[in-house]
Amino acid sequence: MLKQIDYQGKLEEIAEKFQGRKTEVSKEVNKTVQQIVEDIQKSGDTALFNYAKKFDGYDVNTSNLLVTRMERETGLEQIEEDYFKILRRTKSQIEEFHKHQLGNSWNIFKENGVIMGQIARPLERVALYVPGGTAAYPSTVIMNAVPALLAGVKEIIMITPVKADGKVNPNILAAAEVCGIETIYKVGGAQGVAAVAYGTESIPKVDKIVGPGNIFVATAKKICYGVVDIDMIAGPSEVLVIADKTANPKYIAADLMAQAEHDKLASAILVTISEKLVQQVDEELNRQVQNLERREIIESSISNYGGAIVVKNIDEAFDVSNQLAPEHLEVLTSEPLVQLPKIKNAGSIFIGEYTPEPLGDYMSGSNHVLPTGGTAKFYSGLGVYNFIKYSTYSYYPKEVLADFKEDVETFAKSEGLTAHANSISVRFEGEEKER
Ligand SMILES: NC(=O)c1ccc[n+]([C@@H]2O[C@H](COP(=O)([O-])OP(=O)(O)OC[C@H]3O[C@@H](n4cnc5c(N)ncnc54)[C@H](O)[C@@H]3O)[C@@H](O)[C@H]2O)c1
Ligand SMILES: N[C@H](CO)Cc1c[nH]c[nH+]1
Ligand SMILES: [Zn+2]
Repeated sequence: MLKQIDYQGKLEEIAEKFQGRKTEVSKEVNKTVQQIVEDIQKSGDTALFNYAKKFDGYDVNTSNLLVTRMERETGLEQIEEDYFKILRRTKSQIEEFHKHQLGNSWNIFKENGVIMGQIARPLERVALYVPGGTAAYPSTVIMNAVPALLAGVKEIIMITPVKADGKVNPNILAAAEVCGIETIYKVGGAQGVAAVAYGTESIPKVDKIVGPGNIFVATAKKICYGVVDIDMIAGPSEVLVIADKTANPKYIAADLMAQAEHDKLASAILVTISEKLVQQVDEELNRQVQNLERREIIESSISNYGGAIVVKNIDEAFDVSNQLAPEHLEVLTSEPLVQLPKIKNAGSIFIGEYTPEPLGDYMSGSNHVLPTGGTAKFYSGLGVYNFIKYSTYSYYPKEVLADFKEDVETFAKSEGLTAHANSISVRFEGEEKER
């Protein structure tokens, strides 16, 4: 299952080796999604309902788009108290971690009387995307909602796709209940993203869309960016494991498959200094996969978008990983903590053999909505900061402005902007003579 990739030490080509086929898929998807977004923009609900029927088999209309209180209560009746306990424990773990991301307002009082600062304000209305295609993700409800709630977002709406029966998975309803999210629209995919980006007759336009999804969702977010803000491109899941000879092949295989089971477009990559380990991991993959339910998806994603790279030394392993900028990076070496500073690009890092990535998917405390496709080079994972915008402010007394008068006027004139210069000089009109 695990093919070996020889990249011949050419770091720049490494992403192409893994992402080449994905890029082809993306081009096709781009066309489809562009059309969906245009249709929603032009025809609103009519297009939205047509696409929900076409892709999800759901006969949606204005009266059953929003989850009702009755639907919520019926769904919640199916949930055991033990499951609620796990959801509440998860929420508190996520809160504890994300609280550290609060507090970005500040001000300075200078001795000359100038006061300046930055005011952090929550966004007004955001949409949380919760995937619901091949699996239901109650964990994603919590990962999306907690930072938005901590930031103080006033209006939080959730969108998630439903199948022909029109029912939102009860576990998703339970996670929403634990987070106090009551507005849930039964739409998803590219059409759901476009609906909240542009607004339709039944769905309000939002300021920002956050949350992960498959390639259609991720592409729609990319296309709608600018009309709304987005958190990042959080597409099909990825894991990269850096392992030395001390790593346990059983754990590596298990962790590669954990991400591979998300999507046929998911990728799972091993980078190691040991050829023998690659073989052992492959044997483990073939053994463990027998007992897993999503075997077909796992085998497909690992064969097509996964693989193993054997490097000369551990530093080279980190170079490869930094080049690929994986969503999740596991470091399974004899000194994983010491090696932390070598990591430049990764959405979330899992250190040592008892911090398996799935712990972070659910309960470690860090967020699982993370950048994919190499975008961890410039995007961060979801956090409170995604729901906050900043306004700067300044107060200058007259005598300090007078001190800057000539410099600002000269600067403005150097840009040919005499009205800018005038805005300063007019405040001192008539005073030149007096001085
Ligand atoms: N990066 C992250 O942070 C992160 C976190 C969790 C999950 N994920 C990813 O989220 C994804 C979840 O995917 P999913 O499919 O289960 O749910 P999803 O909700 O993302 O997508 C399902 C929707 O895709 C649309 N769709 C499916 N096939 C289509 C087609 N041929 N043409 C147009 N639209 C189509 C449908 O509208 C459907 O409702 C996985 O890829 C998983 O790896 C990523
Ligand atoms: N691994 C996913 C992020 O790529 C998150 C997730 C949710 N549930 C299980 N896993
Ligand atoms: Zn996962």
